[in-house]
Amino acid sequence: MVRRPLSALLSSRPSLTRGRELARAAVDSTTDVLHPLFVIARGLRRQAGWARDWWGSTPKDRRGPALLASVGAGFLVLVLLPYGAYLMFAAWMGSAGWMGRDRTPAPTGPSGPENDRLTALYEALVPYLSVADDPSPLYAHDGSWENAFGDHVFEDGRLVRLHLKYPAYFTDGEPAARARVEHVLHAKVGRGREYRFEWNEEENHLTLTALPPLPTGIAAQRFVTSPGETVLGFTDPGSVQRTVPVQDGEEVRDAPPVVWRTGPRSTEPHLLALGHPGTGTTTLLRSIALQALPEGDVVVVDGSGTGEYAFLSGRPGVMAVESGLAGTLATLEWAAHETERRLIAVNRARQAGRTAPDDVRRPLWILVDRPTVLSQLAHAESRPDPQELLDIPLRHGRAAGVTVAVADHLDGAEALSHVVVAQTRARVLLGAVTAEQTQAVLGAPQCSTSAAQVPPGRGYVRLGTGPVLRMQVPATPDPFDEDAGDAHRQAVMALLPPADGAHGAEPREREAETAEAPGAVMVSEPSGAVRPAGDPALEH
Ligand SMILES: Nc1ncnc2c1ncn2[C@@H]1O[C@H](COP(=O)(O)OP(=O)(O)OP(=O)(O)O)[C@@H](O)[C@H]1O
Repeated sequence: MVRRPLSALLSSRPSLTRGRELARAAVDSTTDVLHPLFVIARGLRRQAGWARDWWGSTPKDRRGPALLASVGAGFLVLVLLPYGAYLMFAAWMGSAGWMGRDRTPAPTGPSGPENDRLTALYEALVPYLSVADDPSPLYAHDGSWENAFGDHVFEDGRLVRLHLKYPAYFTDGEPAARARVEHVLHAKVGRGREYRFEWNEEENHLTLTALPPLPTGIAAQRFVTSPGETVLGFTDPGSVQRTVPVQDGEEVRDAPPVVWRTGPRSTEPHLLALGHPGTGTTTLLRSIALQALPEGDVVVVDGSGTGEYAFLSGRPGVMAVESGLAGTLATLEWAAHETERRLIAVNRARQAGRTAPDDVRRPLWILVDRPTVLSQLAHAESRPDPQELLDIPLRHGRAAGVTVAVADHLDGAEALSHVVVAQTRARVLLGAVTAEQTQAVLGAPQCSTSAAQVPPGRGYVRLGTGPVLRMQVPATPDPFDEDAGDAHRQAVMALLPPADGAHGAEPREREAETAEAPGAVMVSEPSGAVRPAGDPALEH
């Protein structure tokens, strides 16, 4: 017979353990069932105690009449009311239940560790929110946080909301002073999350709120928008007026979109997206291209030359996907001529009292990724700067239905040309960024502190002079990128117009499809004639 080791015998006593668990469960459920009885018993005990106290504290000459009055009232109820005995019993038990209820006050105020955190936060703010000659400082090293902090909410031991007062002499109108306080709070409260700071300058109050992360599950899809509207991403509920139904993983839900309006009436007809490498600016341009294609023509310039737009080549509506300098110059020169041609056509139509011809009304999108790389190349080869060729589309594109979206790296932003910076009033900034970077790119302070780590596609957006909003760009990977999720790649492929030309009703599209190689550019002269780019007539 095989002997089992002692440790095995000791550890394998399931029946005993299970028996204990069963006994504990039985006791728990019995306690739950009998809980009302316990409460009534406790109430009866309290009633007896109360009666004893009353008997002891009432003068002897008043005990008899009071007793007589109570017994008389009880007798009347018994005799006069139907079911008087039952009613009296129910009232007695009810009063016993009421008296026996648990009166332990709910714990109020922060627990020990929470108190420590609030004290640490208060101490950290002292140097920023006090001055040496304040006779009664709100913030002092021997002071108490209870004077300065109001409402505070902890969740799982972490502060998620704090309302604090600050002295009137604190320079809350200075962004730098605010940023210092926000930085201290962010560091002390926890860097892993984003916080919104709401300054009430009139009443010298500051409210800090931890923001939940924006959902990252929304992939490229057909969004419910009107013509001329492009969904750049999704923001916090309540930050925008509207919601659109979206497929988020398995479920369909309403999400608050950041909608960018382009076209003749747009106040911010062109866009600039900046971010650190890998933060998702290329993905944003891909998402814009996919939304633009059903209604418009798209020209893509890929300065990084990584082929991340190759999947668009040869698709109806995609007029060019360029990554070389020569092709880019030809394409952008054509785009400048095309903008002029459209302007002339719109102008003539207006003068003649007609609507502009269809080919002029069809939106043209010029998407330029990393133009600074191509500018550098052009400079080295003493050729025209491609960014300068964006001058006409950027300045006059709005009236001509031409929209320009430029994406680049944040650290190369100083190489962007003046016209690109001046004419792009829709701005996107992606990645974990500092308050100074947000101010520089968006022209306004960010609405929340950035978490140390953010997923790709996360950032801020500002349309014209509107508010700065947090934003998550829909996942729109390069469908040829095998590292991207299969579902997201499929979603992108599903949005592409079929390459067989079923959709090619437009003459220009038909000609584009007959181009020899994918990405070959069809250029249209101001007269409206269309011919391939690379035609020496257009080259410098
Ligand atoms: N919104 C998003 N949702 C999910 N994944 C994203 C999102 N944006 C970007 N990504 C992923 O992050 C990676 C980098 O994205 P992308 O190429 O768009 O960044 P980038 O800013 O253009 O970087 P670089 O300029 O260095 O190429 C890719 O794998 C991409 O699939």
